[in-house]
Amino acid sequence: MKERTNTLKAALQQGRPSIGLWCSLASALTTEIMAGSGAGWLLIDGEHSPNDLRSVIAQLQVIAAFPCEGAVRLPSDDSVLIKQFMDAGARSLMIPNVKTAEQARAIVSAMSYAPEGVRGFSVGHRANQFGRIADYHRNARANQLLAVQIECETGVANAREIAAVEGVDVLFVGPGDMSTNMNAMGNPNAGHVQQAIAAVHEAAVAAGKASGILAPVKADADRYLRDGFTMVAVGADLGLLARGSDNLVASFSA
Ligand SMILES: O=C(O)C(=O)C[C@H](O)[C@@H](O)CO
Repeated sequence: MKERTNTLKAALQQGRPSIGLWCSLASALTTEIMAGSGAGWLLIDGEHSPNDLRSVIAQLQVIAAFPCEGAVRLPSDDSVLIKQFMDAGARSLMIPNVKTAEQARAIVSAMSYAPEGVRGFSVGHRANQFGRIADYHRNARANQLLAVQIECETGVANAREIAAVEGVDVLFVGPGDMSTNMNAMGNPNAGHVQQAIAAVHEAAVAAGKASGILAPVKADADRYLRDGFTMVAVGADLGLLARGSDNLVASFSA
């Protein structure tokens, strides 16, 4: 058996944009609904959502039925979590709040087997189809994707060094944390925040890497895509369901 090609990584390496959706409901059912949307990738959020290993596995399983890459955001850069979630089949990782190149190198090391890194070895797990993918351990890095989140001014200042780290594929802006950390909570379109976001994109491009962002407002997403961001999440299950139900009920109110 061969590992399925990471089509998200292939698209980003070729400079092609890929539209994604955020999955925050920790539900295999709602994630399965989102996977059928035609999105190129889904982000299973383990930072701000009640996801755990089992709920992430269930969501990766349903996504596998679609031409869509399941990316997983871990709650931190903890190497033990990276090992556990990668063994569970999470091969496209998003790590929040990355501030330095040293931190990025440690994350890449945690994703890599020796001699390149320190990922713990297990002969069989969901990631290698329980031992059925021949040479998984030797070839695993080829299909892995690492999106590091730049979410504060320190990360912006170090963005070029972070982007240059081998193994980092995407600089992904967290607009909510970025604006909050820049004293513009709830306003990622503030001028100084937009300058910081542009600097992150420029740092990624300078290193030949991709840039990404979550932009649930269409006008913002269109602008970022025009500006050259290629890993762009354009909505979230939580927002679609909450706002959609609110607006539907309100439409019948007297
Ligand atoms: O900082 C951000 O914005 C993100 O990283 C995305 C949010 O965490 C996501 O949960 C949507 O609110």
